[in-house]
Amino acid sequence: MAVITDKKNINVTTLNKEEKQVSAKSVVYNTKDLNLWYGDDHALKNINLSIYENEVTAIIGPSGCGKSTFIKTLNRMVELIPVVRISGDIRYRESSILEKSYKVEALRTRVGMVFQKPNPFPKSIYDNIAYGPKIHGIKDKKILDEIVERSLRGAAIWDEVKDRLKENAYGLSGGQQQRLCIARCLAIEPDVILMDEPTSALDPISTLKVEELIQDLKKDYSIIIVTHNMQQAARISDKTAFFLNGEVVEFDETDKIFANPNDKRTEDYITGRFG
Ligand SMILES: Nc1ncnc2c1ncn2[C@@H]1O[C@H](COP(=O)(O)OP(=O)(O)OP(=O)(O)O)[C@@H](O)[C@H]1O
Repeated sequence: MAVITDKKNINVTTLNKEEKQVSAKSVVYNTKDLNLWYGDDHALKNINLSIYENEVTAIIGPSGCGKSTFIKTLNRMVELIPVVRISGDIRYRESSILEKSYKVEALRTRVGMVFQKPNPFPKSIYDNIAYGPKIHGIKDKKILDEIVERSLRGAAIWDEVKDRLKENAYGLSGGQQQRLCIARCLAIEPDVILMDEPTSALDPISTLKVEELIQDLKKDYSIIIVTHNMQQAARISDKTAFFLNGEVVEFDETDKIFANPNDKRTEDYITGRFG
């Protein structure tokens, strides 16, 4: 970075190319003093995190530290649990999504979610993908065909299923079903994709395919992934947040977290000393 003086004799800062790329990234989500309780159980404690556009953000930490709870607050799914109480603020693209007036349906069309276990509908491969767009009022068969093909291509599964679109999705392998679920997510053209341990039920080859897909998807989407797999976080994410007992211990560039963490607890976790 260089500091130069402009015509009015005011110091202005010029950014080098790499800094410009960083500064140009928009914040998609910003949480401020986010707290969540399940009854008396304080599951999230003062979470202050920013999630950036076109990045993969990994959430890591030992079992029960609040990873899934955190990502389920981002689409307000966690509220479906009656005992949940939340305080603080979550901003999604400038809107405070915890406000009563915020339309959660609108959020769900912008934020897709992929779960640990692939959960296709008991329908044909085609109908799995067309389902969301149809609910949003698209009836034209030609447009639906286009969406189905584009989404399946986007999830790198088109070539494997293009000749069996009418077959039941349950006939696909686990890894194919997971990519189908990612395609189903893409069909609604989301802005953000939340992934809760999306490869933990998959074999190593399917895991690799999904990891490659995630890397590819970040060109167009912002991805937040919960993972127990440290190598996976190191391989595919740009930023990593380390959660412990409902708190964020450290949040930084993934390279920094894995090579030179600031906090001893992060180091102990990533080197396998606990968790
Ligand atoms: N539906 C629920 N009702 C009550 N408590 C819950 C519920 N879901 C989670 N919790 C509690 O909240 C805390 C955080 O759980 P959460 O599932 O978010 O952790 P996690 O880090 O995702 O764990 P894991 O890695 O095992 O999936 C835990 O103490 C858990 O028992």
